[in-house]
Amino acid sequence: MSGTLVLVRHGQSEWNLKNLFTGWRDPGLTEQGHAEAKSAGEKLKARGLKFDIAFTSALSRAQTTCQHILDALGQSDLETIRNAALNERDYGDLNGLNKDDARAKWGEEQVHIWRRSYDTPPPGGESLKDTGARVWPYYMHDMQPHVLSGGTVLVAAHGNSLRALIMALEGISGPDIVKLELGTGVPIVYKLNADSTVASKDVLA
Ligand SMILES: O=C(O)[C@H](O)COP(=O)(O)O
Repeated sequence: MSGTLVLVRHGQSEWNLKNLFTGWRDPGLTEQGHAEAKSAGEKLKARGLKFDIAFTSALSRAQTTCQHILDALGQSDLETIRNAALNERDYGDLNGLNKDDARAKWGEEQVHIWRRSYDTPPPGGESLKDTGARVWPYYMHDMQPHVLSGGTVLVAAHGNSLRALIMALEGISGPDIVKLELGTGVPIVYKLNADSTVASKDVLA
């Protein structure tokens, strides 16, 4: 057994609440989103977890979530690395559009393919595969070494950057990744084996 990797999607954002495609846009958390992030921190505290390092994206909803978690753990000043490699997928031309309006315009099935498929990008944006092409090397080079040396690592990021990471961690196929949905502010605690495979997974819903 080696270390622990905790993945958390940010709490509810202003644009999640308004049902808008967000991508690389940078809205803040709603009141509910702040509460979800604080509650994620309390759940991790109840598990007795302490982090050695934290990673988050270049977007404020993930950074604020990360800070709430560290504050709850009494680790407000922990080294925290911000990197755009962990940003949400770029939703391209869909950024800022209402998700129901998009379904009315392009059809339920097409919009679902853009949101959940592995390799079909939304117009002008990134597919999950494209997102993985920046998330996976960043994980391998910057995050995984901390876990494999026995560390406990927090990653506060986004629905699709984390879906891409989970796909690689768990060896999920392109067809199967369509079904994976991540709740806002729900920590997923992985223990990794020394060979980097997953030893255990706990979803703190
Ligand atoms: O960027 C967004 O709109 C959301 O954070 C994630 O959207 P999705 O549920 O369509 O992947």
